[in-house]
Amino acid sequence: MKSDFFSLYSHDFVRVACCVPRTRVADAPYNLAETLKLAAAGDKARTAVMVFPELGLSSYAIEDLLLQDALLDEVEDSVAKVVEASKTLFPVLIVGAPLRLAGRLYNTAIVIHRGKILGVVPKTYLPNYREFYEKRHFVSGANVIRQEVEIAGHTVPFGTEFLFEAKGIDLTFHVEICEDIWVPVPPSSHAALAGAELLVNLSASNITIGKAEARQLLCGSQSMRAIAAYAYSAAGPGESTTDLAWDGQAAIYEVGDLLAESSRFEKDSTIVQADVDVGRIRQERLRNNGFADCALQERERVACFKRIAFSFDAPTESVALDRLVERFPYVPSDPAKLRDNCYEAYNIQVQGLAQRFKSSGVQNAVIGVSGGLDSTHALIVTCRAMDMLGLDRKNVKAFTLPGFGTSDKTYANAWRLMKALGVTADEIDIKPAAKQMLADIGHSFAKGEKLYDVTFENVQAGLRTDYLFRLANQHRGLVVGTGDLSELGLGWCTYGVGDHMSHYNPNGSVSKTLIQHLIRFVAASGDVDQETAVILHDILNTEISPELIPADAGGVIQSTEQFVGPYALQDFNLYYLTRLGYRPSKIAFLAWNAWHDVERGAWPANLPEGTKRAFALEEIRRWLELFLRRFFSNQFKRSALPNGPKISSGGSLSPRGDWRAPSDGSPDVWLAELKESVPER
Ligand SMILES: Nc1ncnc2c1ncn2[C@@H]1O[C@H](COP(=O)(O)OP(=O)(O)OC[C@H]2O[C@@H]([n+]3cccc(C(=O)O)c3)[C@H](O)[C@@H]2O)[C@@H](O)[C@H]1O
Ligand SMILES: Nc1ncnc2c1ncn2[C@@H]1O[C@H](COP(=O)(O)OP(=O)(O)OP(=O)(O)O)[C@@H](O)[C@H]1O
Ligand SMILES: NC(=O)CC[C@H](N)C(=O)O
Repeated sequence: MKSDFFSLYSHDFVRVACCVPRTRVADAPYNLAETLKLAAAGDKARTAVMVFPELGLSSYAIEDLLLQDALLDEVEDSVAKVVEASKTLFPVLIVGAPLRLAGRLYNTAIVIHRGKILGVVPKTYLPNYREFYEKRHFVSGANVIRQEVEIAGHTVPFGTEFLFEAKGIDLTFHVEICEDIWVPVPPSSHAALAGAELLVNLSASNITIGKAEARQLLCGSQSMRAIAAYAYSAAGPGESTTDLAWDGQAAIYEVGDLLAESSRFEKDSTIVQADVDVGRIRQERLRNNGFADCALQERERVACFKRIAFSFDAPTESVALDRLVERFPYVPSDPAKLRDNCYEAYNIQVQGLAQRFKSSGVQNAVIGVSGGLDSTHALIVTCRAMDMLGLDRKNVKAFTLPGFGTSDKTYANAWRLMKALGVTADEIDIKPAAKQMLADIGHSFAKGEKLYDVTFENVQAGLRTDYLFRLANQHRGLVVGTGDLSELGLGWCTYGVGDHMSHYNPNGSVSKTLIQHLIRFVAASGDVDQETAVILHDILNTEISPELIPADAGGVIQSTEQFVGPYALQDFNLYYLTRLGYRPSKIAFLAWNAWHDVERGAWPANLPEGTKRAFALEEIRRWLELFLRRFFSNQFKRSALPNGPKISSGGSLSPRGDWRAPSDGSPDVWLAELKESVPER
């Protein structure tokens, strides 16, 4: 095993903290003590980077006291003490202080690690409007006249264009100060283009009504636009309230997602911490060519950045991930978000299919209805598309096509559903044709043997498709596909002359884990009547099965999940492999965090109780291995997909869309990484 599998630092995560110490107005020793108290807590938590507020060592709102030698001497002394204390501390400490440098007063951030000052960064944009008058006291960082300065006995780099590069945990960060994020082009924008992954902001921002939201907007959008993490820490309790008030907002964002936020208006010192996925930032930047093109446009500014490299040893002990990983990447646990996603997905599907009917001039649909989840949902979407186009639902020619494995329950549900939806319903028994084909090709089943092999299965899936396409010719219709994203990921479909093919597939970008929620959403939406809703709920309670093999003597049916693995895990694997390109060990690490404890984290609404279960690492590893094998060997099926709309981020396997790959690739590199880096239990 290369590194500790269970530690976040082995998987491109970095723990970041934003601190809001309680301060006292111009009381440097007190502020130092609070700073060191928080630094000790961060050390214990094995935090890599700790961000403190702007001018935290002196406090911010002290007006002309900023120009007092007694205070400035004491602040310098405090900086020296932080540097001394840092010798035995794990984190990089970034503290704010007013410093007299090169004969001027700067509003600075001092980056300290293991007894050294790595650099001093002055604030560039000094607000001098409304309640702010920083130009009365400070000089802008744009006005740096020396690249190196003396501070607390150290000669250190001084400037605004630094990238701090932690070797050992592999993290590059940039530092800016408060107002720097409030301008149209923040210094951190160029820093990100130059390679900074974490952007930190030391702030002192007085609170007024609505301002917390403004800061969220600024930090969140900067993290999104710069494809970075943004760590923001603003001054809080103890700042002078002579004319202003201070709420101590601190927040950490990652590519637009809020990871952690302080509860504001606390009376004591607080820390918010988050484990930032730096690997995600790197992956997103690899994909987004606009990011690199923008760096080219801005090359003059980007080229100004200097790298300050320092060694940073990852902790030797295991540091557990302190971040909730959603169990279902395609199904948010937040009910409101899930509802929104279902609304979007359903409407994208309907809109996609309706447009295809319109543009092709075809007014009829042909669909095979099995009574399972996928064809049920595809049928509903088709009906809705007809409604939208003002066409009669009778234009939907729905066929149930029972074969050797069709159960009474799904057969009955297929009929109930077709009737309830008011489509043209019909039935063709495929068994005689299947028997004929099996006899023609000399299959043992035709001789009375119970040989239920792939040929036996695919003869049925193939004949169904054959019937549907010929019916489409006959009825001048389009064959509506039903296969979902998860099946395409696993290659769990019959190629070509099989359920793999259709004229248009509205389900191709919907994962199996989402489709059940979509059906629930439709059942509750008012788009269907009460009778249909009852049928839909019955279909939701059916085990997922291709029903290509007859039930055994004990009535046990062919279970898809026993064969290809739980869709819960396989959708997880699919998302992280295709959307973010993570190595198998990281996928397993995330899956273990999401799934090993049934009590941890929220579950999506409406999951049947019995389905809430945990997975041990051993199972996660086993199913991931199978996933990788199937995913690679079945690319040829994805290289030849019918059309259908992309629905979610990370939700397209179309060769014309979000996943383009060779059909003859080998999974060996991935399997070797899995074997080498994921413990067996
Ligand atoms: N790289 C490559 N490039 C081009 N062709 C390649 C290939 N690798 C294999 N092949 C060919 O493809 C064949 C395998 O593909 P294919 O004929 O599809 O057959 P196959 O993938 O072996 O079987 C389909 C599986 O999907 C399951 N299924 C079918 C239908 C519906 C559902 C459901 O639950 O929804 C599930 C079914 O139970 C069966 O296990 C190989 O025999 C080989 O001839
Ligand atoms: N008995 C059947 N009658 C009509 N069509 C069928 C039948 N069995 C399968 N099909 C067609 O083949 C497709 C794939 O079959 P499969 O049984 O795997 O999917 P499903 O039943 O729709 O959903 P699930 O995969 O959740 O069971 C179906 O979506 C359907 O279009
Ligand atoms: N300290 C600062 O730079 C504060 C200015 C900033 N616009 C704010 O209100 O938060």
